[in-house]
Amino acid sequence: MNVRGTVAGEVGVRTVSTSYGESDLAEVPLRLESVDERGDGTATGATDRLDDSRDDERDVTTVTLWNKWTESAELLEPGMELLVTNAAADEYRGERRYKTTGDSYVVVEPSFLVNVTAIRNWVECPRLYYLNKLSGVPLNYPVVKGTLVHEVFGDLLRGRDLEESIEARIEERALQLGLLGETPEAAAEDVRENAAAIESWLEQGRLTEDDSWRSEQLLISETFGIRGRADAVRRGAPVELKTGKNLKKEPRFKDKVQAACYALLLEERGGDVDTGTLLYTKNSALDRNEETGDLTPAKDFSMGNGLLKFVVRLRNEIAAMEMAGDVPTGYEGDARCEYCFEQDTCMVVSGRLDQESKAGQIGQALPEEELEYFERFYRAIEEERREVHREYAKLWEQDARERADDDRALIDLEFVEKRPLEGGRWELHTRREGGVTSKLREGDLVLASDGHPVRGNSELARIERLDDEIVLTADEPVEVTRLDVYPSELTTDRLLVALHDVLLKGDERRKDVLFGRQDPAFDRPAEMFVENNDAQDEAVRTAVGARDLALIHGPPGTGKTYTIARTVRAMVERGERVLLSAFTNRAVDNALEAVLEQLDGVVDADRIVRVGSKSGVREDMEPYRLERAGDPAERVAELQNAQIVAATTATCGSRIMKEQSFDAALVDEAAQLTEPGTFAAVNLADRFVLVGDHEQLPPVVRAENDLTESLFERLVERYPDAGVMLDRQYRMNQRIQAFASREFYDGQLRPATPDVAGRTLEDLEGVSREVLPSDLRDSVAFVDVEGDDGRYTDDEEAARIAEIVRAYEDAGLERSEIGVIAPFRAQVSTISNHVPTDVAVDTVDRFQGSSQEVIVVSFTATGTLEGPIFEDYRRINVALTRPKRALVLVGDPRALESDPVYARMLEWARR
Ligand SMILES: Nc1ncnc2c1ncn2[C@@H]1O[C@H](COP(=O)(O)OP(=O)(O)OP(=O)(O)O)[C@@H](O)[C@H]1O
Repeated sequence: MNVRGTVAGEVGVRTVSTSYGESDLAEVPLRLESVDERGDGTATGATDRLDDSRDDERDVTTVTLWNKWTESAELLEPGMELLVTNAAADEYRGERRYKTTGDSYVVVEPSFLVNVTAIRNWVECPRLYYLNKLSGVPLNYPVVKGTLVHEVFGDLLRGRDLEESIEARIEERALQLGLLGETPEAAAEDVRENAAAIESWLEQGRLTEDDSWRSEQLLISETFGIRGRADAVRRGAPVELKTGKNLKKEPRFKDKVQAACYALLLEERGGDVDTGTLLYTKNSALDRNEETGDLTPAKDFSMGNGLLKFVVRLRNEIAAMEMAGDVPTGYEGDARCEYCFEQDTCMVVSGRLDQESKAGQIGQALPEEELEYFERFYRAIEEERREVHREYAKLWEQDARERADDDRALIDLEFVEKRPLEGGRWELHTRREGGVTSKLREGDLVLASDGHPVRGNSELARIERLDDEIVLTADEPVEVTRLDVYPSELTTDRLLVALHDVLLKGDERRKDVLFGRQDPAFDRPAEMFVENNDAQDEAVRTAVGARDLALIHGPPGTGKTYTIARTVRAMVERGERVLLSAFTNRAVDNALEAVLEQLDGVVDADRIVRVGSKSGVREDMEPYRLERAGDPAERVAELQNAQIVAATTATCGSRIMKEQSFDAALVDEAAQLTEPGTFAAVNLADRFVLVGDHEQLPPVVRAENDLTESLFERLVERYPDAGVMLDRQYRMNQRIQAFASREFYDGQLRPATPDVAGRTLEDLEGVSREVLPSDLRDSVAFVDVEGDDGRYTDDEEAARIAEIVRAYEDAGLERSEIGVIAPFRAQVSTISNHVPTDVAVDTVDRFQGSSQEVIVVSFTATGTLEGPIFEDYRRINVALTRPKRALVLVGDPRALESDPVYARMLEWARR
């Protein structure tokens, strides 16, 4: 049976004498959560929860872990989750207890999914694992070559011709190769050398037997808490490719560990894996006269239980360390520092961050405040990572219906067809019922499965088209009936690298300013940049003249984008190279569009480059998008010659962008970025300008910690003189803007011109206000709806909103000019069912940065306000500042009046 629960107290480890001699045991007090009687070593079915009582009311029993599992027991702290598979039960003084058996696995924090490569790094040296996490994988030729060889391997397995595959894969990586100064010919030769061993080995297999292969496969184990992508699976057993040489008979230990992880993952899917294969691509008979040793590329080994258990214990060490937020020292394993390629880096990092390490320290530690900052943010980022892991756990903890209701999955799809693509990949078509919503968007990577994302046949796929018919591309032809959000750790990984880079590689003066040791300096030019708007003009002068940084605070509609574009032009005219960045692709494209308008004729179009994926970049910006495929020299020239490079902050953390440097970085939507998220862009430039509004949406993070405050906000408070607030808005009429101005901007926000102030619906062609019902004629209206008792939905409000939308349509407005904002996704769906599809209905988050002629807000609260409806007031600020000419608030006044801000809002709306 499988026993699972929470550690409820201190764990004692001792040695006892048994009939087999001395044995170690650990007694773990465990608050039981579930006991799965059917437990067969895997968690293929949902386990029975013992009961629904609260954590602290459940029974505590003792689970005894025997022998080597005591090593995992020593990692346990009260509060940690523990799973014991194949446990045996016995009665002791009337109490039911559990213990490990010879077939048991003990898994610490099973919902924390440890990556297979992390386990491989860890067995080499725990410190190496940590260093890799901190500094990321750099752009270097061995890494790129290794990736190419793996891709070609996958292609060969899918039946592609070798030469065709090499040519295609090298062409796809032109930009990376170009940055590394490699020619396609030289790269092809290197890949060919490695691929020859693969091909001849595959040939042998084909001659002797009918192999069943599967190329690269994403595997997740909910029992062992491991995930990874196996290079290949052959007759149910893992095959790992290594682009290196190994002349010993046996595979290297760390390679075996890696294959053993995949064996565990495959066993969970019902396999019985007794061998693993390592394929060393540099072992080839051609070298026979130079080398002695075992030259066969493929080395099989038998997958003993001892190894599998050892691997789980390693995995437990990582999970426990991550949960505790500890930093490994290298003493955990038997690392031999003197042979390690990373010894110098390791010593520098330990020295600078004042960490204990087996390799020792060199250099002086960072100042106290920087060390404190590093620790605080390291912890915060790791907390965020754990939240991502919790998202993974939901893949199996929630059932299909719950995930669909949570917008995390599209289920019950109808598989239509699979079409083979060039290179052995697949295009998969599946259908959903009209109107079903989810968080999934075109361009997203998703888990596409034939029923279950972890237990079924499932693949990572990309959404190419998302209509009622959904089109995906994937490596394998899965008969897709379900799509799940893929919780990516990429963002978290990049935050950590950005944190590392700013502190350990950052410019000293920059750090002096960031840590308050020196004030930012300015050489503001006397020149006038914007004639009709003083604040914008000052903002441009401040940005252009900033020696370190400048902050532009732009409330809604105040011309942030315009100011950014004007600043970029001024910088470019001074001969500077500029990075244009923002949190979302949409904002990057908006800013780029404005820059293009400003720069008409100032810079050649081919010196402006947009870096991003095809699905992320807006269609009209496609001509500027940097193609990654093609000829390395050409591709790299396009990037290097560009005077303006536009990319999201996430892309700024990519290996390609990290190789670039700029005179200045302009970051839009900066108030929505975490501090390390901002550094990803800012690290690439000598000076930076942050543009945003901390009275609108805060950073999007899962955990509640230091990541929720943006660098923009912190710096605005720290250096008010480095900031300029744009105070004239070009969007809302006087009546609409009044409340937001007073409540959120100290009454400083004003309409930019009399035209803006006096905007009405009647200015729009064919619109007549007279046709509207009297309660909607004012440009701000409140519609009183008692509503129903739903917590997250309100049918009555939805029905009333449908009537309101119809009234505006009757008055002559286009549907596309009307937007509806609701606080919860559930209410968004409810309203969507009532109004025509071309009316935009969404949550505030999706509306930030856009505007509409008419906005209707649904408050979805009846009687009392249990919590602030829009979570925090910044959200309501965004909602109220989207419309240009008409705003309708729909809700129950008694609920709204119970909160002072909403009460004032009500008073204003009813006036
Ligand atoms: N100095 C100016 N003179 C004339 N029009 C301007 C000026 N600045 C901005 N505008 C106009 O005001 C409108 C809003 O400007 P912009 O899109 O730059 O605002 P924003 O602050 O980026 O908006 P958001 O709050 O949605 O991010 C645009 O139509 C723009 O052309």
